[in-house]
Amino acid sequence: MPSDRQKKIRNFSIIAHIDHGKSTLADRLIEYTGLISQREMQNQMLDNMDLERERGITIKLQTIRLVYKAKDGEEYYLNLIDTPGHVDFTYEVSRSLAACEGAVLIVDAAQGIEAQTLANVYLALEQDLEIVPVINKIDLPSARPDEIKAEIEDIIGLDASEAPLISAKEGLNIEDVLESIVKNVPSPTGDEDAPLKALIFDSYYDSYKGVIAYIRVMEGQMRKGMKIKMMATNKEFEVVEVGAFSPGAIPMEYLSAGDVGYVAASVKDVRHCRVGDTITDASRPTLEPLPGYRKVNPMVYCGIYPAEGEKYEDIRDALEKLQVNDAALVFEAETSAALGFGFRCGFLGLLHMEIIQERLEREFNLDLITTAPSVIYRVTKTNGEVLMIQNPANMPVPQEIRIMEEPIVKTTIMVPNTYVGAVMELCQDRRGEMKDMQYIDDTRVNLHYEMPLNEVIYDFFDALKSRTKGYGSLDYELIGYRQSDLVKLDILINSEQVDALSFIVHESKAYSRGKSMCEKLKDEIPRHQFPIPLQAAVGAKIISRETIKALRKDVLAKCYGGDISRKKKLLEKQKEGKKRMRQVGNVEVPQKAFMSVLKLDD
Ligand SMILES: Nc1nc2c(ncn2[C@@H]2O[C@H](COP(=O)(O)OP(=O)(O)OP(=O)(O)O)[C@@H](O)[C@H]2O)c(=O)[nH]1
Repeated sequence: MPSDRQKKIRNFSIIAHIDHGKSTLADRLIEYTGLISQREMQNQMLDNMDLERERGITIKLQTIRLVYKAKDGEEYYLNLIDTPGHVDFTYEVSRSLAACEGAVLIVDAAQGIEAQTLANVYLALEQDLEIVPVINKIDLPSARPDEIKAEIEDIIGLDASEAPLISAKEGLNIEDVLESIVKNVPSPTGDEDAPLKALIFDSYYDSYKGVIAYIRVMEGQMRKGMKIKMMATNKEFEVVEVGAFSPGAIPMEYLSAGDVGYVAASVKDVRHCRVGDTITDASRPTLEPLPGYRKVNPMVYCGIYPAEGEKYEDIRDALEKLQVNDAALVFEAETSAALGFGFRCGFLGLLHMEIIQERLEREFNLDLITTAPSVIYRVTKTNGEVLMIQNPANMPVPQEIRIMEEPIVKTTIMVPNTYVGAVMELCQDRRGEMKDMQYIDDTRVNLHYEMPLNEVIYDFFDALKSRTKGYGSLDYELIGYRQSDLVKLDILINSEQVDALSFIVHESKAYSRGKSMCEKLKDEIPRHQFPIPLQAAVGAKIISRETIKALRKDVLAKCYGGDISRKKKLLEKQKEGKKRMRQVGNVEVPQKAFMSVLKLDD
């Protein structure tokens, strides 16, 4: 039973398909409960990373405490824990849900239920959360609230008869959402006098205070000054500060069972404060830690190298910091003949990879070169040895390979039926095998395909969106490995093989991929004083070739007779340019050539 104090608390997340209005609703809730005025409010408080704002998606979770005076006259503390909405981040959604008792499910009144709506609902049900449906965007002329209500009832099996009909954008009926949370989300329970048991569900690194952990206290109390122990690492720390975000950090004396907030304990080494770990009282420890999260395994790997060699340690430092609150990010040192010292990093998917790259570049000011993304292949050698290959450079020579297998995912694709043909064509092109097709209603279809992961990770999601005018939605999960005709494609520049550009592809695509990489390199590498052959090869066989013609590049030619300072400037510029080059044999390859040939979409 909840205590009187706990009766006033509601811990909830908002779940939705991407773009259905989660951040907009969060903003309206913040505004309505009067935390900040509209003018003060930077658009979309909760998505506070620059990158998120630019891409318009939520990546890292944030939490915020709202104080709401309900119609019953009581004041409630509503702890809103944000969740990301993209298919790559299912894992983080389940993390934040573990800190809640309920979830507000937003469904777009025009779009209806989509693949990620369902995926998120399943995650919430797995955690036994109470789901509170809300229908958003009723201001749109194409809104069909009654049909969407029926859809929620038919497809998810939730009673939606009393679901608030809102427009988050226009601030319509926001109070109904708050009332529905107070009424339907259960209060937290948990013995406030028991030994401390708190779940770390997120964290970040603050250069003054060290690691700041976002916690949900399950039992007992977390007090300023007390000695705490991290149960996974057995490390002990003294609590310097506890509090809640509202929206800025508000220090408090203690957090008690049922509360959501933060703790700072001068943890300088990020590895001592892992997301998913349980914090307990060092002098009166609890016996059992809380169940951690479902372990996630990275599915996509790539090499990350400093553009300037000496920045290697900086990258390690930055990756370690990002890893504190991103358990899905893994990395280890590796070396490349073309790129020098760097790291092989593992990610959940391509978006996750891009986001980490951008964060390294922007937040840590690093200049990077990344190699082609790869999934993990399973190779059985003729001598019986089994290898898991995540770096194409480590692939054995063809004569030593008995079986090559690749990861296969089960995809769920939801589309309006007018686009079924286009989507089927796309899936076939990506070596998909159709398993099942269900009509959800008269207008929408659910397609199930089994597809090689390496066909899904690159640009499948973008291709799906463009073929369905944005209406198609996607979810996928790994189902296992399957034998496949895969080959390693090598790129040779002036007869030198460039390890950073090697690729594993399906045999049927080797030719077209090799050809397009050679063509792109031809555009990117400047002419030298000698001709440069560019070749794509599978084993010893050359499958495509381009040549960059020889040219003498004389930058001073343009300024005959001219002023000396201008000449100097040009020479300086050329020197600058040289720094951004990589030496492959006697050819200088611009850094950006590595990036652009790896972009497959165009
Ligand atoms: N017409 C209309 N548009 C809305 C409404 N709510 C949100 N939008 C718009 O829908 C788009 C997506 O809204 P967001 O709040 O960013 O969506 P989200 O679900 O948070 O997306 P992620 O953070 O990427 O998961 C934005 O362009 C909003 O302006 C609404 O009630 N009516």
